[in-house]
Amino acid sequence: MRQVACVAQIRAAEEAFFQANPDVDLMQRAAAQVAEMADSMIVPGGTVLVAAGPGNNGGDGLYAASRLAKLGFQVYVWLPLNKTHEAGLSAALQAGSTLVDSFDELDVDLVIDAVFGIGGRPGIPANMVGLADFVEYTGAPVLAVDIPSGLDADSHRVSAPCLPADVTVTFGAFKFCQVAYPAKAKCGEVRLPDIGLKVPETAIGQLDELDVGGLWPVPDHTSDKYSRGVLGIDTGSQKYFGAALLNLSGALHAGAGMVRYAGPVPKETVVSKFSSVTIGVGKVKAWLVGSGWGGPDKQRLEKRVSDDVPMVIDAEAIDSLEGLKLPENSLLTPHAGELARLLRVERFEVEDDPIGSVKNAANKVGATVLLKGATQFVSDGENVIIATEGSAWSAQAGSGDVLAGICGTLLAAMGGEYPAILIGALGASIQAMGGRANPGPHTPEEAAKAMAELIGRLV
Ligand SMILES: NC(=O)C1=CN([C@@H]2O[C@H](COP(=O)(O)OP(=O)(O)OC[C@H]3O[C@@H](n4cnc5c(N)ncnc54)[C@H](OP(=O)(O)O)[C@@H]3O)[C@@H](O)[C@H]2O)[C@@H](O)CC1
Ligand SMILES: [K+]
Repeated sequence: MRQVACVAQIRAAEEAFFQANPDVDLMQRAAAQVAEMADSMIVPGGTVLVAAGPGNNGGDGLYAASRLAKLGFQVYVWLPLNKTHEAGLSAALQAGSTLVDSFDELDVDLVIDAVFGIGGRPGIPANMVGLADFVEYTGAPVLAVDIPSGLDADSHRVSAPCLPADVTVTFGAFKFCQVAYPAKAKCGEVRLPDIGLKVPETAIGQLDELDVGGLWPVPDHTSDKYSRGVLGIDTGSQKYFGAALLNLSGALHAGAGMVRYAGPVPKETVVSKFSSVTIGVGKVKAWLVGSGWGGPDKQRLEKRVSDDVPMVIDAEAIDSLEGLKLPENSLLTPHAGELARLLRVERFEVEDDPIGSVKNAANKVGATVLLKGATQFVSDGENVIIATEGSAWSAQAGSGDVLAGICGTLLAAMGGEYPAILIGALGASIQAMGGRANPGPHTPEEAAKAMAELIGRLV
């Protein structure tokens, strides 16, 4: 799991590191990693422009400039503010870098953005907007030191101009701006080399592809349809057949041992699409409810709650929760609008504070909450796991129904053993990875099939 830390946690870790290692120059370690990455991005002897700010982020960039100049690169240093990191600047100049007061005439192979790091306030000075224009015009790649200047490390918002990067080399732990959209889109590929800075475990993590492969439930020779997990699905309505069929598609392509369909979609319709589905109620390890109900229905929900097995609560079932105690290890799968209704706030408030919102909702309902969207957050009220990044192609009607089906299968297979926070993050991540492995416009059913193939290759 990737650790995500806020600025205060990084600063505390840095402080602890300096106490324990008074003789280690962390900035030199950071600079060495930046220089190594720059070296891998351009041809030998190429031209690098280092934009350096007044603080330690500037220091990292200037010491990297010094290393690159020693390696034979043509290095130019530009200082957008009239303050600088003095020791770093003299090292860069001594090593043969050239100080410039404008970059317009330069033929640059790489720009290193070492203007603001975790000490940055949102936004960049006006002359740096000129650098952003220069980069866009020349197509020169940008390597950001720690975070792209102009972003707020602790926020997913892009509230002011910034300098977007192609690659970001960050230190200690991933920052929130690097894992959640829209800020994430400004960071490019994010690398976290080890400079020895250890950040204690934080309450926010992100699943990576290795975690997904390691966690996915794989059958063995002792498995049968019951041990792999029986999922009950009570979704869909006379008006909304499709949602139930999409749930089934997600559940079956995620590897359900057995699915019982207990909703109002006619048997012929279900079986003509998915002939392995058993129609009617029976013993289940988990329930999936809510998708395509067409409106809240407390009675329908209560009936399934009474089985006391973990549940995936989707769509209109989320609007039917008032006064109900959900079974242990249940998972809600709202989008921002549904979460806003649950919390009785406006949608933009959820979008502004997704972490606070999923946590509040989880505490309010007493269940785990998976907030769907471009970045997917899962919380048990205390911890937050961010799902692996997906493909924008999957932002379409029906994806959420497929996801609910995937989560249902996982809850039936693993709900007795693993917490719903991990199960929700695993479901959202596998769907995302399936989308990335098969980019382009696909129907949600086709995407579910491609995901099944990916699972086979992954485990
Ligand atoms: N911690 C670690 O693990 C390690 C940390 N390391 C590095 O240190 C970096 C943090 O350094 P840092 O604390 O000196 O802050 P930094 O980002 O350089 O900026 C502060 C300066 O910028 C200015 N300023 C800010 N925003 C502005 C704006 N919008 N417009 C104009 N000015 C603005 C601000 O001005 P002031 O607030 O004083 O007015 C101040 O002068 C970190 O990101 C990493 O690269 C590595 O060396 C090793 C491992
Ligand atoms: K930077």
